[in-house]
Amino acid sequence: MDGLRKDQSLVGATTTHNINEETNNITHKAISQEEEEEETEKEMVPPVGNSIHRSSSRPQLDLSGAAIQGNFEERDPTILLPNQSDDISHLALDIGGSLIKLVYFSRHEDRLVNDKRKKSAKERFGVSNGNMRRTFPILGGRLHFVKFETAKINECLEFIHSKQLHRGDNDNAVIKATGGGAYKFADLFKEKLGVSIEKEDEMDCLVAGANFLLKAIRHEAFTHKEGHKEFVQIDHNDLYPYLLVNIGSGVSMIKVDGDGKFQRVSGTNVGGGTYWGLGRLLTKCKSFDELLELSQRGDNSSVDMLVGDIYGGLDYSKIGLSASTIASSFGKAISENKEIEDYRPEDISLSLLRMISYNIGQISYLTALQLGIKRIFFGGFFIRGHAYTMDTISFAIQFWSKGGAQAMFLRHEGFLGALGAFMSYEKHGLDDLMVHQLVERFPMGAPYTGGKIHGPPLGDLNEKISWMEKFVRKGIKITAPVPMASPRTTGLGGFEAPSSKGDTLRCDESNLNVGVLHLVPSLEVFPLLADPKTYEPNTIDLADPNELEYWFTVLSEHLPDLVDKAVASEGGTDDARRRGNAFARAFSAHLARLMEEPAAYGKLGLANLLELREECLREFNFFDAYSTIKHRENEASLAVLPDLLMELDGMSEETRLLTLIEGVLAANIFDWGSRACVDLYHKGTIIEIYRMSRKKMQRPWRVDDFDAFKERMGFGDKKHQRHKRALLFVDNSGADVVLGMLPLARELLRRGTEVVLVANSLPALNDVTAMELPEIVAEAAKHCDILRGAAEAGGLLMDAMINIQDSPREKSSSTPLMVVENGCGSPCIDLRQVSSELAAVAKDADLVILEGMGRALHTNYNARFKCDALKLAMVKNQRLAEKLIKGNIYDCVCRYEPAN
Ligand SMILES: Nc1ncnc2c1ncn2[C@@H]1O[C@H](COP(=O)(O)OP(=O)(O)O)[C@@H](O)[C@H]1O
Ligand SMILES: CC(C)(COP(=O)(O)O)[C@@H](O)C(=O)NCCC(=O)O
Ligand SMILES: [Mn+2]
Repeated sequence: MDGLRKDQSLVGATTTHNINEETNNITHKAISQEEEEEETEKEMVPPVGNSIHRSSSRPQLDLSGAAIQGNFEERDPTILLPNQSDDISHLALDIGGSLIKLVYFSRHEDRLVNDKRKKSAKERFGVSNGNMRRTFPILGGRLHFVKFETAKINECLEFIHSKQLHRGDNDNAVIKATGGGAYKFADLFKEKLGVSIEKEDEMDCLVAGANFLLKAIRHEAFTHKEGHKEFVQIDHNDLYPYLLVNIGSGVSMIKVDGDGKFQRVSGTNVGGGTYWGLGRLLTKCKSFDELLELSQRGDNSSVDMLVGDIYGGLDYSKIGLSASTIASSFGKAISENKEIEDYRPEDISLSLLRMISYNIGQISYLTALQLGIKRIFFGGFFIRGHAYTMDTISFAIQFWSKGGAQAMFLRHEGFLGALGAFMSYEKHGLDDLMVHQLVERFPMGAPYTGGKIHGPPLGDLNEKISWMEKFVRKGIKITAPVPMASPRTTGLGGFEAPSSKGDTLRCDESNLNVGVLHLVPSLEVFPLLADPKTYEPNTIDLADPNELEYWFTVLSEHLPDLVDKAVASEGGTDDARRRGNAFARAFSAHLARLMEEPAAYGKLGLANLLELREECLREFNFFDAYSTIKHRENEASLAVLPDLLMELDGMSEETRLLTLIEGVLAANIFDWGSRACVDLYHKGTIIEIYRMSRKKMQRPWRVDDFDAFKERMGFGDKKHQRHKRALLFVDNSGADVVLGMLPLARELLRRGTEVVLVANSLPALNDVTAMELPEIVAEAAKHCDILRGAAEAGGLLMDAMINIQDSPREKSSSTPLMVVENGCGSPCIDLRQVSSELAAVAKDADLVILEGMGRALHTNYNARFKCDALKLAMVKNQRLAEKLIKGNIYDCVCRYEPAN
């Protein structure tokens, strides 16, 4: 290969003389054993442990970011006035006949990290930090959803009191409330909490809540047919009119024509209260969930009079009724001399559920028909995410409308009114938030309070852990309500009895269907996406059960090792061990839940699973499980970087470009998220593995567009302008970034292309973070004039420069090298939700380089950009290699897609 003597070079095989003896001898195995003693090493990792970061992987990137302010200013100037934060209250209620729904807001604590990198980048790009007070109204924070039984209003009052939700920002707050209880219990609130209730119209609230959810939450609405759940992409421009059917205690049907434009067109007194009330009387059930669970084991044909009962077992096919169609709900009870005790409660519950669901479905259909509406959204807690209920309603709509109308359900089904009441606070800016500024999380804190209807979030970590411990002692499986197998339809206007009898509905002790809604106004859509509307980050859709099972197993098997790393990263103390165990159980519970119902948290892709794992770690206060490993690998790699650079500089430009790309691919092998790679690390030193990996870099790679890229870089017949600015989405710490991406960045800089290193905002596996990068760059710059000049020009060396004495400092006129955070805390990246900082630098970029499996394969492999794009990764998983590139583990991808 063009005089590159692989066998004698670092790039090749054996040069060791310059490698720091010590680093060379450290095997990864040794690292893990030494982790616990690595206190001094740890101190060198930038300080990162602030409280915000511990709880949300879409961090509050910069609440006061001027770019965002600009946008918001155009839409609603009042949001930005800092003084207005005073009259924001944090709680809204919907007090219904059966349940009290709470929606409350918690603001993030301030971010204390003094991030110099960010400041300089902001100055550069005019994303000025500004001196705005950080606490402007509602922007930046979380929305929580909690419910209580209305009969237990005292528990609700206690909850509000314990969280001081009634105080808001000042002491004489009013609380917005809707539902009948807003009238009924106003005095009680005054007496117990000293607050006034401001009543909001219930219909107004339902509509406002539904409109907000349909516009702002990506995976809110779904269809549910024959056990199959499918999320519906709502086109905001084609949302109205729709029929909103809210099935609470009673049922309201509202024709919605726009924001605040609606009419209550119908309703029925036979609703959720009827099912629960009659059901309780007839079955002696103690809770709604018990009643619902009974229904799953029921056979309604012992209670209902079926067509077959009347027609001697025959279908009445002339009018399209099968023998199993219900002719008369509870009709069998008339003809026999049986008493209530003679019927199975299970059968009664199912009969009742079907009666009421069909009836509501039918009235909804008739109403929609009368108004010429095709879409019907169902809300209210009667539905309770219960598969059979939804299937029954869907069937009724489908059957009566002959497929002309469609039933859709909402994940936040019961919270429409409460959300609407919350929206009615003025000037909080919530209604201005857009899809990409909301991130839903499923924390482990919300869930398990033991059989009660509500799940007040367990805010306290200790509480959470001890709950986990208790739970495990009890040996109960941690799951939320799980739909039973789909009922079979007869095709002739009725259902058979539910087919799966053994499968019971788990009580909703977990509240897992609805997460916490993080409001992150500083998130933006990556401006270089060719078509954000059709963009789908996930390459692998886990709707395929085989795929889900495979990744479930991979992640489960990786868990013990991850816990060890996490515990070690926190000093291996007893407390860390406890937290580690709790984390493992919590994450396993999420996985188990998702195995049973993959769409429980919205549409599920592999990226979501990987992010959930990081999120879950943070929830148990493991902020950076791989910190020691990252640090070690950075050090080892920085030690050999000068040699590598020297070798590269000895090559022709053309050879160098290839060598650089090979270098990136080879160094991507350092990935602690891949089982295969971790096994490999036990067999050699960092440098040995790096060399081995380099040696394997034979072209053609499995996906190899290198020639096209090379041509674009000026090594062809056509003349091309150099790129103005390149965004390099970097992946792992250590060799990956130091020996792979940094040399590539240097090459671009040398050619006069500005380089922005785009790195994670929060740690994920061994990925390098934006906070860690400046120090790494500074270290590398000590031995390289190009990097030094560029880093200086990019404002990265402001502090680090003080330590560099060997060369005189002159005002640098170099092409700048910068670092920005991407807004994520996951190994993957969803380009619909990136930091405002990244969005700002992207505007002048004409080259995007995505590196690593997470960013370039699991996500974004199929993403199209407005500018040139290069996707580089080594595939470190056999199954993915087979599926995605019809290749093998350790194959490489170099995918180049020019702007079109
Ligand atoms: N845990 C529960 N306790 C009581 N009712 C429940 C529960 N879960 C679901 N439901 C159903 O939800 C209905 C109440 O729905 P909801 O939307 O809260 O209406 P409302 O505002 O009238 O209370 C109940 O009548 C019952 O059918
Ligand atoms: C988590 C990862 C996406 C990180 O890869 P990277 O982006 O660092 O290349 C990758 O390690 C992965 O897909 N792991 C799957 C589990 C396994 O193969 O063991
Ligand atoms: Mn990675």
